[in-house]
This record gives sequence, C-alpha cells and structure tokens, in this order.
Amino acid sequence: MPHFGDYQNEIYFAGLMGTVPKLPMSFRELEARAQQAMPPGILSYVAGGCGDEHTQDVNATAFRHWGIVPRMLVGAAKRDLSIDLFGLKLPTPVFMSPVGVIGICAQDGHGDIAVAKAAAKTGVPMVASTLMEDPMEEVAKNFGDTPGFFQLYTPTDRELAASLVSRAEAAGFKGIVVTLDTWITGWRPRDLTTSNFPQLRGYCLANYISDPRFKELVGKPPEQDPRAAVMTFGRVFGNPLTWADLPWLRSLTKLPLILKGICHPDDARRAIDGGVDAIYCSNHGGRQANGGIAAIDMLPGVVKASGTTPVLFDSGVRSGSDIAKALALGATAVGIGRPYAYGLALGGVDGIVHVLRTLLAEADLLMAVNGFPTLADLKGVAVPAGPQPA
Ligand SMILES: Cc1cc2nc3c(=O)[nH]c(=O)nc-3n(C[C@H](O)[C@H](O)[C@H](O)COP(=O)(O)O)c2cc1C
Ligand SMILES: O=C(O)C(=O)c1ccccc1
Repeated sequence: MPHFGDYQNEIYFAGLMGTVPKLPMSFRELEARAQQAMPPGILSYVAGGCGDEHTQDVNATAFRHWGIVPRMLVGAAKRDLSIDLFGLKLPTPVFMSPVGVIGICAQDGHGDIAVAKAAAKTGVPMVASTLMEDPMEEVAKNFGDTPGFFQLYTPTDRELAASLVSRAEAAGFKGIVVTLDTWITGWRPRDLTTSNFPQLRGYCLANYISDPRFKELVGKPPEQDPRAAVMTFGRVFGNPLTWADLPWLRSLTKLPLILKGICHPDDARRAIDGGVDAIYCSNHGGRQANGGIAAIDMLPGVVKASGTTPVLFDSGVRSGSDIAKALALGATAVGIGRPYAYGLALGGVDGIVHVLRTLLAEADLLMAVNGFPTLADLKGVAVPAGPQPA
C-alpha cells in the first residue's frame, strides 16, 4: 500500500500534464458539490441534524480549540499509521462510520456495496449499518482483505437481535458495534418539515426483510406486503436498553463487542466492567440530541476512563488535521461519517476512495511536517489552542 501522503504528489504531477482533480479537495467544496448532486430528500436526511443543529456544528468547529505544537529535526520521513485493533492489522487508524442510508446515497442504489469496495481498495474498514439497501451477506463479499464490522440497532425482539448478529458472524464480520443513542429518533426539523424518513418509506430494510425471524414477525412474505414489513420494522426497531441488558448483549457474540454513543467517563467504565472490547465515543454527528457539547471535547474523559481499552471516535471529523487531533487526544481509531457519503454521491466507489485518500494524505503530511512519525509519538500532544504557557 503506498504512503497516503503520496496522493499529494500524484495530484501535483498530474497537474504537469494538465489534469486537475475532478473531485473536491476540501470538505467545504465536497459539501457544496454534494448539495448540487444529491436528491433533496436524501441530502436533507444526510446533512441534517437535531434541533437547530448547534451540536452538529460545534462537533466540527470544536476541533479548532485543540492544537498540535510542531517538533523539528525529527526526520519523520516515513510515517507509520498502522494500528492493531482486536488483533486485526489495519493500515491506518481510520474507519467508515455506519451510515444507515448509504445504500441510497449511490446513484445506482447499491451504496453499501460501493462502500465495501472502497474499503477493499483502501484498507479502511466499513462499519456496516443494520439499515442496508443490500443484505449484509452480499455487502460482505466485497470487503477483499479489509475487515468489516457490523453495527446493530438492537430490536425489541431478542430473537431478531440474535439472528442479525449470527448472520453477521457467518458473513465474516469481525466485530459487532451496538449503537445505544438511537433507540428512538431525535427531533430533526429538516426531516419533519418534509415528513421524510427514508426507512419508513421502505428504504434500507434489506437486513430485516431477508431475515428469517423478521419474516415470522411480519407473518407473511415481506415482499408480498411491503407495508406490513415497514410497520413491523417500525414496531420492533428501537429497544430502550438498560445496563441490565448488557450481559445479554455480551452473550450474543464472541466477536469483539463495541458500544457506540458513550460520552461519559462513568458509562465507559461501566461498559468495560460489563465485558465490552471497545468504547465508541460519538454523539451521532449531532443527529440525535442537541446537547451542545462537541464529541471531541468529551473524548479525553472517555479515553482516561477507558484505560487500556481501545476507544473509537467519530462526530465532526472533516479533515486530516481533525483525524490527527482525535488520535492525539487518545482515540485508537477515528470514524468518518458524512464526508464519505458525499464522496459516494459525487463519484461512486472512486468518490469514497478519493475522500478517504485526501483525509489520510492530510493527516499523514501533518505528522510529517509536525515531526510525529508514529501514532505513539502523536499520542498526548494535542493541547488547548490559544496562547501557550512560556
Ligand atoms: C445519514 C446518516 C445516517 C446514519 N446512520 C447511522 C446508523 O445507521 N447507525 C449508526 O450507528 N450511526 C449512524 N449514523 C451516525 C454515524 O455513524 C456517525 O456517528 C456520524 O455520522 C458522525 O458525525 P459526522 O458525520 O458529522 O462526522 C448516521 C449518520 C448519518 C449522517
Ligand atoms: O439517521 C440516523 O442517524 C440513524 O442512525 C437512524 C437509523 C434508523 C432509525 C433512526 C435513525
């Protein structure tokens, strides 16, 4: 695998031949061009968030309150961005966060498969949502050598939960991410204004309608009565789990179990005591609660409480320097959300690969210029931005 920073040289040298990149080089441009390219209903679902979107906004802007002081004469000519996560060797500390409507972000409606192919090309794992437009078994066939993770929205029906997890195991997924913050949908004015909720219009339910237990719950073949399938989905989708359910969740799989949506240090400690393998600090990109605190500002407390347990992080990552800052603040791996959905909408598999390569190239070059050749060197170097003590 080439150095991710090489993408910069590739682009400049292509420029000598008169070729400039067709795809955006910054998040600002990516978002603006995606806004032009995506159907309005899908765009507003992806771009929107909770309430007045304050949390969503600060998730991104709060990265500016953290900084990295450069070190010189380190000779960081070669960087090593690889990590070991649950014994899996990954070339970079980046993954693609679960995005439930990614299937319909692709022009051909097979966005989940496009993400899996981009994972295979880049070594950046996909965390596949429960909400897919193609069944997980089909999606997993496209991972190549890159491990994939399955994100579970725990349904109220325990047998359905168990069935989804065992299918994920059989399909070769390497870990189960259980999302805790979305057993009910947050207050999303953009979607409410247009009465637009893609899943309730029958999109992205492939993992449900292909499931033997779900078929039993519908009571007839879902394809014969799509409305009954949607109503059954609505009925079983969200389970308001409590700590008392953690032993049951843990018992569902021997694969690494990761809890997504943990932001309080006490919750991290309790989850680790309950036997989870990793903590996933995230506020769902500000889509669920307009609580006001940026996810990146909650990361240090979660990292401290988690000790040696890996901490995954997402929410507001828009650039390579954001990735580097999250790593410096203690994240083991960093999730990309909306940016890759926009990349997919603009350029299919190549669009996702481009977004990942630009983010990774920037992170890699920041490590080079600032003198941090390894992730171990980067750990702990982020400081609050502003005047530094003498
Ligand atoms: C359109 C959309 C759909 C999402 N669907 C899911 C999902 O199915 N499961 C999940 O755990 N998180 C889901 N998320 C949350 C992401 O995994 C991630 O936490 C979030 O996108 C991070 O914020 P950012 O994209 O602003 O960086 C979704 C996010 C978006 C934007
Ligand atoms: O839109 C989301 O962020 C999401 O994860 C979701 C998925 C299904 C139901 C409600 C929310």
